[in-house]
Amino acid sequence: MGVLFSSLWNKLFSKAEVKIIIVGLDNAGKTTILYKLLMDQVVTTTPTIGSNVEQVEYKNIKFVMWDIGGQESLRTSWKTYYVDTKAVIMVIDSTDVNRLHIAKKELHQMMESDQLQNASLLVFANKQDVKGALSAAKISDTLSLTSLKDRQWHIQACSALAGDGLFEGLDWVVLQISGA
Ligand SMILES: Nc1nc2c(ncn2[C@@H]2O[C@H](COP(=O)(O)OP(=O)(O)OP(=O)(O)O)[C@@H](O)[C@H]2O)c(=O)[nH]1
Ligand SMILES: [Mg+2]
Repeated sequence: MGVLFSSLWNKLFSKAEVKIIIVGLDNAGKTTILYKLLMDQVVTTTPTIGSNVEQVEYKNIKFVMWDIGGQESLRTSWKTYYVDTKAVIMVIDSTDVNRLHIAKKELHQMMESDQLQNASLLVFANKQDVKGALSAAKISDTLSLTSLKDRQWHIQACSALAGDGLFEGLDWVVLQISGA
């Protein structure tokens, strides 16, 4: 009974950490998004080697966000970050039309991992401020998101540079977490 009560107490009142991983091809805007969410600033970035991790508190939830380097040679290491992940944020450079098929392959491969079976998927269609950027609907089609079975997913158009769409995307993650 005591254990039951304490687990209920924890569920209701403590801020458990919610782990999120941010993945996507190099240059997609992952690091820019992480620091825009954290500090409301556009920071100058260099390509991430390894990862950055930050705690972002939003709507009374303590998110631990892992921003993982997206260069080709680093992608095999993504799986070492999967354990306990509650949500995956896949960032797409909506202007990088020629590499969308690579992003698609990486995404579908990742979603097959046992460790991510219960993770929600938020896709950010980033760089919408750039003229000619593909729409979120077009990116959703190209990535075949509807073919992902038994997966809660959502695509959100955004611009990390302008700050548009980022918290709307995070709101969807919050809904998934609270509904779980
Ligand atoms: N125009 C525009 N540029 C952006 C946006 N988001 C990021 N960028 C730029 O895209 C470039 C790459 O951004 P990063 O955040 O370093 O990309 P990354 O996904 O972390 O890349 P890796 O660490 O190599 O995996 C930088 O020059 C950013 O300023 C955006 O919304 N609009
Ligand atoms: Mg980076």
